[in-house]
Amino acid sequence: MTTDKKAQRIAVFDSGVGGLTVLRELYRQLPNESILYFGDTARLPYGTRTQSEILQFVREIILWAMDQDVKMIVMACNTSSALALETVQSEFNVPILGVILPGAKAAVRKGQRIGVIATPATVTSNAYRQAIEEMNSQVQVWQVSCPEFVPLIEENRIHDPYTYEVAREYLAPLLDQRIDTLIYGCTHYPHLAPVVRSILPATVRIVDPAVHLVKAMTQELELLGLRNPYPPKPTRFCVSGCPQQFASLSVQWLGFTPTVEATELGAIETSETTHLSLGEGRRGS
Ligand SMILES: N[C@H](CCC(=O)O)C(=O)O
Repeated sequence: MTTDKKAQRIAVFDSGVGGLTVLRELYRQLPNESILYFGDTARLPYGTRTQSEILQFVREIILWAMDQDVKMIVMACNTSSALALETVQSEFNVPILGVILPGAKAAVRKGQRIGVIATPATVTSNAYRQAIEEMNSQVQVWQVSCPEFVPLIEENRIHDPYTYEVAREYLAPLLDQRIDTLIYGCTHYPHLAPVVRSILPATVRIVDPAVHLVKAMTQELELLGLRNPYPPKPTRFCVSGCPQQFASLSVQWLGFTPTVEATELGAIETSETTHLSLGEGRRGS
């Protein structure tokens, strides 16, 4: 165990390579922090899962991450943030941050007619709509669910003509509404920036919530006195699926080939009481 809490890693997790868009921002804005990245690649996509499945996965990941000696947990995943953040924040004694609120805040500062592209689960949750409307009831919000995007990105088909076709279809209803701002409501989607940008008029502003999540993390670390003053340790990459596949897909965004560990999460039982007692058990450790 690390004795100085400030030097501990920050756990960042997603279903797959989406969280790398948050990691990229972390490297830019918080270069001193040491990161533990987890991709739940054996169980992606998350966006077509039920709330109870997401909650179970998120609890398993948090329990595992807490055993790895981390000082903060970041959901680099909109689906998890929309469906599980509030619940796990009340269950675990570790700072846990999600991506929705920082993204919604940034969009409200920029636009009046906001489009959100997201996974089916995030759209159904209405998390962005609610967050935006609570901040400013005058702002109009349109959400489009994009179930094909995550599989296309994870299959490395970003520049496939089919991906452009699908993107044009998903963005058409938002263009019809003359949106002035678009939120990437899934951390995978900034990987599609060249595609999305080529379809949207230049006047439409794009909000990448990752940028604002990392700003919120910086504030939280300051507040808790947990900024790392030491040189960072190399990022540890862990996945539940195939490490080689994750490594070869990620290199285009990371600029280096990561060493990736295969990780098995301890499955936890599904009854509510079991979850809570497991969470409580780790709290004091
Ligand atoms: N990147 C995640 C998960 C996408 C998925 O696995 O469907 C999100 O922001 O929602």
